[in-house]
Amino acid sequence: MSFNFTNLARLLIDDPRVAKLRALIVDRIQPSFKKGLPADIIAKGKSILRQLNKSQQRAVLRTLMANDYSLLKGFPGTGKTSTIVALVQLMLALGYSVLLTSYTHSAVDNILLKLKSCEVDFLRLGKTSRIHPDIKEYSDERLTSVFRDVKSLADFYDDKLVVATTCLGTNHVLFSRRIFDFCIVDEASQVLQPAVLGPLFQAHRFVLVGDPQQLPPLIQSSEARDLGMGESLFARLDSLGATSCLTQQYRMNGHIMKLANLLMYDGQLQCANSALETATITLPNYTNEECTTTFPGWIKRAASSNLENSVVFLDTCGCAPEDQNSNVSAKEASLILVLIISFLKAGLNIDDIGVITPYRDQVKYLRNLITKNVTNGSRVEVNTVDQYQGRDKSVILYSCVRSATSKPKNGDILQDEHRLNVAITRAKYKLILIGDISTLQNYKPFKTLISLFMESSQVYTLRDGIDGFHWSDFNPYCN
Ligand SMILES: Nc1ncnc2c1ncn2[C@@H]1O[C@H](COP(=O)(O)OP(=O)(O)OP(=O)(O)O)[C@@H](O)[C@H]1O
Repeated sequence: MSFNFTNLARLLIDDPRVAKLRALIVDRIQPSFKKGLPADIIAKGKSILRQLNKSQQRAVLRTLMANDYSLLKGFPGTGKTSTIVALVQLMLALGYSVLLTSYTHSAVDNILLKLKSCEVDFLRLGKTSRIHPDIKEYSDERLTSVFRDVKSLADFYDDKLVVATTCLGTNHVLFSRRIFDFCIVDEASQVLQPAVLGPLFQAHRFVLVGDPQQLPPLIQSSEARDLGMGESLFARLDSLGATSCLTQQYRMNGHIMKLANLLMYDGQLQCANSALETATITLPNYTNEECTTTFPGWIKRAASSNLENSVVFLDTCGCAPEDQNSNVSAKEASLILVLIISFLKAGLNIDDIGVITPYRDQVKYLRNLITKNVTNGSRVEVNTVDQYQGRDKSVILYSCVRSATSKPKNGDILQDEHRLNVAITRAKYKLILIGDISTLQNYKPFKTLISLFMESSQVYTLRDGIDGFHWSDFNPYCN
């Protein structure tokens, strides 16, 4: 909190660089861009730019032409991370110093892992214990332990062209002596405005990377939310003049992408190639006798690798009533367990399965259930949407939990279309939602989504005695 207050106070300082920042972000003066590209950008960046698609190339070049700032909006799976990596390489080739930041440690390290594989040198600030094991060798705590005098320490901090840390990590002593040519902020649509100021004070130009349609800053206080605290600087500065947009995605097949387009992207999200459009999961044992004879009809349909079954809604039809005050659904959890066991039997790799649920209590319950009943079950990643941002799995199973409540609870997480958007866009080839449709239709984002499932006949009702489904089969897994 004191970091945020300090940043707000710094924004009032009487200094030309801070005055410019104030004009850009408080008065929202439009950013300006150089008219042409310096010839050396193309010459020096040819091999780097070749790895990018056209819109990524345009975004990178526009960032380099910015006099003040630019925004890079990347829909899910459109290669924001890959674009940032290319941008850093190009900035280095042009001799610029770069401050690379993000909201979370994992997002910072995600980029650094890729930079490391491209043999780019950098310095990672922050507690070594919070840093990814493969990045620890770049940690300043480790690297500076050998210095015995102030001069060598100062030289070391001054020399590194790429310095990386979280937004909150920009209170490090290094920042009292350095201003970078560029600052890149990843996950910028998730950062509180006062927190994002920290890195921005430390650079002449900045680029914010994010997607305001994914997770916004997390605000606990409803009063603060109502007063606008949830607006990120990315959302505040997003404009046609400032923003480059990445719309070609490399993650989801066409059916899953269609859901995201309906819910959030208004048809703008596109598959990067036709192979991706029709990609499905591979289940090598699905047609073996062990599966064909033991899988009841409802599992055969839900787990099928047919393209048209890429998105499936399993409607519990109000038969899984739960305590209205609880955020756990034992019945949905047992359905998920049975689906996981079936996918594994059909030959899916355990690391390709992900489970998402909006509620932490359900995460805990599911982890316990899966670890107890599946060999190596701890390898099935079960998490809330927030923990899944930035990553994907071939198959995503989503447990909605709420059931038997006729009216949506005020402020219920299920009303949050951004969270639902992130959840569905984690799936590459198969997405199974499990929930009670009559309850979920009371939540606006679900209502929109369910209409598409219905339109494509991908809602399967789970009723006792139909399609080999019996609730009693799940009793052993429900306490
Ligand atoms: N130009 C490209 N050509 C081929 N593959 C690409 C290209 N750009 C990105 N990819 C691939 O697309 C996938 C998604 O990229 P990345 O993780 O950078 O997306 P993202 O925008 O950060 O996703 P999210 O918003 O969900 O965090 C990766 O497997 C990456 O290798």
